[in-house]
Amino acid sequence: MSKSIPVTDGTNVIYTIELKKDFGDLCKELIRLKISPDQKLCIVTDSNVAPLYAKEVQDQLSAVFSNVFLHIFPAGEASKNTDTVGALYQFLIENHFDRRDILLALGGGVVGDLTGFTAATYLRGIDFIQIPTTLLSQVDSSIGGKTGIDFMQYKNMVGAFYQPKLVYMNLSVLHSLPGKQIVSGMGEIIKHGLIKDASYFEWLIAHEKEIWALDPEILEEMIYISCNIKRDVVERDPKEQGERALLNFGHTIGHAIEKLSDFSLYHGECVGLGIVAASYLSMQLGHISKEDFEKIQNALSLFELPTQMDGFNAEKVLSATKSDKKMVGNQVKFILLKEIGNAYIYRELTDEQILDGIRYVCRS
Ligand SMILES: NC(=O)c1ccc[n+]([C@@H]2O[C@H](COP(=O)([O-])OP(=O)(O)OC[C@H]3O[C@@H](n4cnc5c(N)ncnc54)[C@H](O)[C@@H]3O)[C@@H](O)[C@H]2O)c1
Ligand SMILES: O=C(O)C(=O)C[C@@H](O)[C@H](O)[C@H](O)COP(=O)(O)O
Ligand SMILES: [Zn+2]
Repeated sequence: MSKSIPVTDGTNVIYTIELKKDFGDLCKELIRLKISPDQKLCIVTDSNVAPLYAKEVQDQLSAVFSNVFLHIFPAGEASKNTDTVGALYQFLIENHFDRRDILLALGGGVVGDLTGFTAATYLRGIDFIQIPTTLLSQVDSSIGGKTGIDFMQYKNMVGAFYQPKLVYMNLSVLHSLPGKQIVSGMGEIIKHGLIKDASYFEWLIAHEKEIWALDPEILEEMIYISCNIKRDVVERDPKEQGERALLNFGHTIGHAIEKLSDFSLYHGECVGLGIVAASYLSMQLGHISKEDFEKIQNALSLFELPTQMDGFNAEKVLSATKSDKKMVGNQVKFILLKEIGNAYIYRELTDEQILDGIRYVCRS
């Protein structure tokens, strides 16, 4: 099993997404990128991933590259902040990393977003490579060059568009993921079907059992399709001037819930709740039928994503939604569905309408 997806800037390939069954081709890929044995490499990872995979990756790399460093920070969204970036800058400075040297993000979306942001800003930009190890990061966060950190608990408030030189994914690492993280990844995957590809959405429902069983062929096909959906969008609109905003379906309210949960709910779970609210509003506006709305909720439930949540005050969720960075003037930029597989940007929702959507999912 091996698949390669090129990502272009419209003309030239800027990096490839490699789907592999192990870490065995990593050095070969770095050599293909003309990274030389004397360039320093720093594997950046978190405290959960390090004991599982850091040694294997470090050993592979050390066979070819003479200076391979390892930097580990505490796992979790709470680490996606300026302190962790500062500690990484310090590590790079103390180990004399210069402009030719390279960071490798080995982990989930937190590691990828944070390492990418550090790479974008250290010495005004050094190269970095994504080695995503969660389902969510393989299908979504490692692709497209959105890097960043949270600030004052606001999601991804500080960041940069900065593209990796390579995305190398070893699909076998998904077997060590806790079930909840598979669930979280499914939030973004269902999003892909809902915004771009109705037949993919149906395929996900039809393959529920194989997905839960982590059937290697079905997993590979699913990751391949999702990567292609995301690749197509980010190629056409790398800096979110238009179409890329569709990838934010479920995030407008989802990010607000994530923040208000103090990050106790996972990103994909919050996206799932946001998808229900946005789909509810799409139904209220007469775009999707009640049957489709129920089908969306059932699909989320099939993959154990919550569709309603107790303990959230709807007004507070609205206020957090309006302080997210997706405001244009006083209007929230909302992503809604015209139909399953076809999303659009809508800026005309009133606070009352948004509250209606929030109240459907959030029960205080
Ligand atoms: N840049 C983007 O385009 C983009 C897209 C989607 C999400 N995100 C961001 O990504 C983050 C969520 O990513 P995530 O869900 O990967 O979270 P995460 O990085 O926190 O990983 C989830 C958990 O799984 C653990 N883990 C990682 N790989 C493992 C493995 N193979 N085996 C066992 N445990 C493993 C991690 O240590 C962590 O505890 C959020 O911060 C979100 O905002 C960014
Ligand atoms: O790549 C994108 O664009 C996305 O919106 C993908 C989202 O899944 C992701 O969570 C992203 O980080 C959200 O971006 P933000 O700009 O709303 O913070
Ligand atoms: Zn997301």
